[in-house]
Amino acid sequence: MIQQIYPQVNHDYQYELNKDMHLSAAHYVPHESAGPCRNVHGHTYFVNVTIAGDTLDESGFLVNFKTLKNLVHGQFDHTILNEHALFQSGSPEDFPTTEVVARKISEVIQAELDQLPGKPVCVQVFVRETPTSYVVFRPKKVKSNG
Ligand SMILES: Nc1nc2c(c(=O)[nH]1)N=C([C@H](O)[C@H](O)COP(=O)(O)OP(=O)(O)OP(=O)(O)O)CN2
Ligand SMILES: [Zn+2]
Repeated sequence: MIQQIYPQVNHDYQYELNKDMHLSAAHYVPHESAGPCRNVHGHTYFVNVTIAGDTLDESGFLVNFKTLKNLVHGQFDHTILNEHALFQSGSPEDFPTTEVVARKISEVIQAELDQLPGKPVCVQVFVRETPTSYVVFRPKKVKSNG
């Protein structure tokens, strides 16, 4: 069981859910400035995603916890992150650093949430790469046209 205190995120939604996951994956950072991280190596990543919204679905869910696990653990566990299309553009914005992994997870989840009638939002993704290193990604709020 994963037990950790995560940073809080401010929002005005009534419901907030959090899902913890862990996954084993290999990666490398494809730039000479990354030092030893240029070499393929592995981590057990600990991920926490925070979803918020005001409207529950017919099951009483904001979003099914299992949907979140499938999107993250199901896609990345026991893989080489660099081999995913998400991380292959060659731009530093798409290198599989902790920062980018957190942002990509947020984007993948939000794309799924956008299909749900209640339109929940992913407000925070926490990714711990090592016992001493983690990143928190919070998407900027999308401005509405109304
Ligand atoms: N801003 C970032 N810096 C580093 C990243 C990253 O993704 N974003 N990644 C790495 C390496 O991939 C490495 O896996 C993690 O580095 P580090 O925290 O230095 O790992 P250590 O276990 O050696 O940490 P210590 O606290 O020194 O034991 C590097 N930097
Ligand atoms: Zn690493």
